[in-house]
Amino acid sequence: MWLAIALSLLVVWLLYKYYISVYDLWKKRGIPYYPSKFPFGCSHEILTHPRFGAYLHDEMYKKLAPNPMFGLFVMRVPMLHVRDPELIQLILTKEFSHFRERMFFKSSEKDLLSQNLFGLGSEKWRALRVKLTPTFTSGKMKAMFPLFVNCAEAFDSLIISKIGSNVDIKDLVGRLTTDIICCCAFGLDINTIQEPDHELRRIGAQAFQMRFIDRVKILILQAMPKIANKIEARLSPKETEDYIVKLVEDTMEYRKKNNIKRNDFLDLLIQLNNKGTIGDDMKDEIEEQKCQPFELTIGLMAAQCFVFFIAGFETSSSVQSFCLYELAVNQDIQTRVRKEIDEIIEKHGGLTYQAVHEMEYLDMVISETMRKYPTLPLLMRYCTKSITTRYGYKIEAGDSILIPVWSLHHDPEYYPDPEKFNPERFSEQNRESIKPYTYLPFGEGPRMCIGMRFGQLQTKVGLITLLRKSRVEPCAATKIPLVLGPSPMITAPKDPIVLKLVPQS
Ligand code: HEM
Repeated sequence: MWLAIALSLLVVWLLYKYYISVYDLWKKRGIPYYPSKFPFGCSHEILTHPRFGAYLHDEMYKKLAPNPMFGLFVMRVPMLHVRDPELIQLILTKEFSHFRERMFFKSSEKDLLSQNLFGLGSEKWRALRVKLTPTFTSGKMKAMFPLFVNCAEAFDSLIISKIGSNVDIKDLVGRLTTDIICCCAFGLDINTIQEPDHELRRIGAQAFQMRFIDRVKILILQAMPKIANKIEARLSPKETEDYIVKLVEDTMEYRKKNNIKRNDFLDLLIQLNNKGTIGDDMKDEIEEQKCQPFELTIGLMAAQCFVFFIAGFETSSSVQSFCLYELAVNQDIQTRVRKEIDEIIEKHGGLTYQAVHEMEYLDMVISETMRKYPTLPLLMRYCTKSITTRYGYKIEAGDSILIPVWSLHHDPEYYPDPEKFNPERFSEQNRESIKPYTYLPFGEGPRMCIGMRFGQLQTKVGLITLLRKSRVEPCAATKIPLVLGPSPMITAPKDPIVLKLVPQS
């Protein structure tokens, strides 16, 4: 028996030694690093998430300043935290060909919805990105604008019915956002303004809620991608996948049968699907990236629809909610923005595309909201071709990179008095002095947000509609100061933001 115990202990000790054997990697490579402890690496917080995830990275950002980059471990997975704006520019833009991928782990191909533009590896990503980009040109946005206005008119009556009450502001603006994205991207009139319990709203709300089990899954995917593929770890529930695939199939079938053309995102996907393969007309790109043309299956189409819905819904409604919170606690800014909205709408005789573009102060207020509350607090990239930086540090193929957007946006060196909500930072004059690559609410470079114009427009339309009808004020249920929730992926409040809608005189 003693022998069995001794052997077991030896095995445990060997496993432990194997586990921690990687922790001297950064020292060996001569890169400054944040110390690691068994078994979590940089901190137990990457699994337990007791607070907003970006705070941990912000602590490391401050502790390891002024190093342009440093290494850390998430469990056993090495990562490089890059804080120098010039290095960030190199990664996101200048030397993008070394950093085409975002994910350091690959989810199972059987997890259909994870095969979307956000998560795809470089080969399929490039061909799809080129093909889908035309959906979001300013011409397309202008053509879609009447659809935005139709949804906003329905939203108007909802706001009027809520005046005098305390409302969960994200729930409120999320209904308009869901309707706009479903209508403009997929031609679906789901009307969540009147039917708030639509299945798509539940899916949208669930997509960014990370349960403990989801965090464990992601850690397994990170640490043991081969095993994860074998056990087919999935990031989205099978029921959601079935629902979205059926929705896309049914909508395509309906359009075919009734010969409907809407010139929207789904039409573009249908055209690509009819052609069969993607990328066979992109000779240069295909050669440069050595990628093969591929078939656009229903699963791949559903995955793109899913990411457009999720990315469009969550981001815009969260920017609007944070913005309305700041306007509620900064009434002078709210008065000024409303004055601009009223004057410009009067000048144009209604809510037009041109009118929205003339609202400069509204744009400054939204830019400041996205500085203080960037939807993605960290950007990720994955190095596929080694490169030596001007500091002499080598970034090697296989290195995962974290870009600390939250910390850059809250760094007093770039934004003095960073906790102050100050839209003047984004006035025409001041905007020019913002250091490049320290303001990244939509990311940067070829892999930046594809839906930026759409997101900005729906955020503006939502805010304009609400602020024209009502003033937002803090109420007894408003948590001041606002506390951020523990999500590691997105910036979200811990508790719902509750504000009072009062009549606009
Ligand atoms: C205010 C609204 C929005 C914000 C703040 C936002 C933010 C972001 C950010 C930070 C990224 C990562 C960029 C990078 O890694 O460099 C991203 C990527 C992406 N976003 Fe958005 N987004 C918004 C709206 C939208 C909308 C409306 C859509 C779709 C209709 C969308 C679709 C996507 C997609 C597909 C990607 C992945 C792009 C790629 O890898 O090629 N986003 N977004």
